[in-house]
Amino acid sequence: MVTKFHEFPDGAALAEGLADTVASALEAAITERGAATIAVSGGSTPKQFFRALSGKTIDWSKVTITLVDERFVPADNPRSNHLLVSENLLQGPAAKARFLPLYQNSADAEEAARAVTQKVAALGAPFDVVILGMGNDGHTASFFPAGNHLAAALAADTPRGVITMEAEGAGETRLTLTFSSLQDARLLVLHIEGQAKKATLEKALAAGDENEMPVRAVFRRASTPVDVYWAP
Ligand SMILES: O=C1O[C@H](COP(=O)(O)O)[C@@H](O)[C@H](O)[C@H]1O
Repeated sequence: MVTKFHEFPDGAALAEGLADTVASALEAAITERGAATIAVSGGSTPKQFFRALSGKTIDWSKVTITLVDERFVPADNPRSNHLLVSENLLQGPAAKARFLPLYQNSADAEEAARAVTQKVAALGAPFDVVILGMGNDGHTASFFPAGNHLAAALAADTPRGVITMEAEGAGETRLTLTFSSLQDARLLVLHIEGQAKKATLEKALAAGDENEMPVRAVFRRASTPVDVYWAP
């Protein structure tokens, strides 16, 4: 279910508006529980938002940032979401935050998923903030249509944690938080930009199979309603 569709005139206004909302949510978590957690997405969309958020003056030393999903590549790979976050979010005031990477220097992705699942569990649950993206194929996180572990990733009874995903169009093997890890975030945002993504959103909100557009699982079954942030 979409709680609210937040529309902005352009990407810069969206980045500032979303950064204000997220900074307030993190600040509230610090006040209420002494610490805050946020899981962010990669891809081409979040760069401006990361830069806006990095400048917000909250107590970043009490914030842990992790990723919704990651490619099984080390942090110096240009396709790494960790690299994107390092260059754009872990800057300025936000450089004081703790970052938990999903990629682990393990023998293979399965071993990395097991290792990082334990580290994510240590953060506690639910996340204070989750920022999802969406591809034009209807994937969110690394829940890709026809992904080899899609059923497990989306199942409500799959435990919180990180699993691997391989799919045509995904490139490298992915590490992704499961649906159960994301769906109850205190603030659950879908951040999308452009007319094509708006059309994809409309299709995803219509009737149809969850496996064809896995983002539908979030709209239909997340216990926290989704706030959609969009700019043309
Ligand atoms: O593969 C991915 O794509 C989505 C959307 O990326 P974008 O480039 O269209 O913004 C992203 O949310 C996800 O984290 C990423 O791994």
